[in-house]
This record gives sequence, structure tokens and C-alpha cells, in this order.
Amino acid sequence: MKKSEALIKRLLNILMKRLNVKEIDETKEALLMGSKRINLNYYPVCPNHDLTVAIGRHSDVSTLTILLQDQTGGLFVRTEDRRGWIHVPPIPGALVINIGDALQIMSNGRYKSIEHRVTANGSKTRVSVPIFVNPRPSDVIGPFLEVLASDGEKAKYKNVLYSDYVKHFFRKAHDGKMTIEYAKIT
Ligand SMILES: O=C(O)CCC(=O)C(=O)O
Ligand SMILES: [Fe+2]
Repeated sequence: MKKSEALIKRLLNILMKRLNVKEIDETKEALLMGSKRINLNYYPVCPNHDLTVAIGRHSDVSTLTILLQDQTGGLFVRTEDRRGWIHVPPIPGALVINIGDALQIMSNGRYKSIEHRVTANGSKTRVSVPIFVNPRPSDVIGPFLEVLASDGEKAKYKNVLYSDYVKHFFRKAHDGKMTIEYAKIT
């Protein structure tokens, strides 16, 4: 977890440049990566793998997710037209970087969180280790002013307390990219 910090900062610096955010000051750093959580996912061999969902389709509520997966495979991401799925092949030594809902909200939709799911496997176990890079639970997140100021862009998302957003995610079954509707200005 500690070692991932340099990578996370590098990624966020690059992503922020495109949003007109010149510098990640203390406030921004807290909003973008104020809390982190590591999960250890173990997927056992599943006899009825055709009838079973390992993890249903969802987007992460994080800013970024840094994911290490073993050689089994089974992670799929939604295609841009939302009609199909692309397998994310395991590559030794490679990390999968996903954009989460918090970054979609803070970037006012310029960066889009990725819908993904995991299929069950009939012959092999699987292990994956995601690090979720999050705002702090007590943070209020909304589109960055730099993004809105750049060309008078209208806010697509309202300000939400991050802990409320996460609670909303866990209150319901996985439902693709529906969580973000909670923060949408309609
Ligand atoms: O196991 C994976 O590859 C992804 C897990 C995942 O989507 C999650 O923990 O949110
Ligand atoms: Fe996920």
C-alpha cells in the first residue's frame, strides 16, 4: 500500500493536468487520495460457473482503483458503446488502473468510471488485490472549480458527502453504473 503512493501521485498529476488543475495542493490531495483501502478477493473454483456471477457489474466508488490480478483471468470491462464486454487479460507484472465514480464526479464527467464484472471459473481459483484510492468519508465532493471555470461548463454533479455516496453504493445490489445517478443534477 505504501509503495503504491508514488504511482498514484504520478497518475493523478497527469490526470489533473488535463483538467486545468495546475497543482495538487493539500486540499486536493485529500479529496483525491485522502483514504485508501486494500481488498483481498479470493474466488473459489465454481462447479456451476455458467450459472454464477462472481462479482456483478458495477463501477467502483473510488477515485482510482489499482488492481493486481493473478493469471486466471475473468475480469471484464464494458465497451464504450455499452453493448459488449472486453476481457482484461492478466499480464505478469502489470497492474490494471480503473477510474472510479469519485473521479467522474470531480472531473465533471470528463473522466468516466468504468463498469466491470468478474466471471466465475469452473476449473481454477482466482485471487485479485485492488487498492481503492478514495476521498475521505467526511469529504464533500463535487466537480472541481477549475473544470467548470475553464469554459463556463455547467456542473453535471452536485456536491455530495462521500460517506453518503458510499452508503448509497452498499445499500443496493450491483447495478452497473447506476450509483452515480445519486449525484447527478437532473
Ligand atoms: O477481482 C477483480 O478483478 C475485480 C474486483 C472488483 O471489481 C472489486 O473488488 O471492486
Ligand atoms: Fe470493482
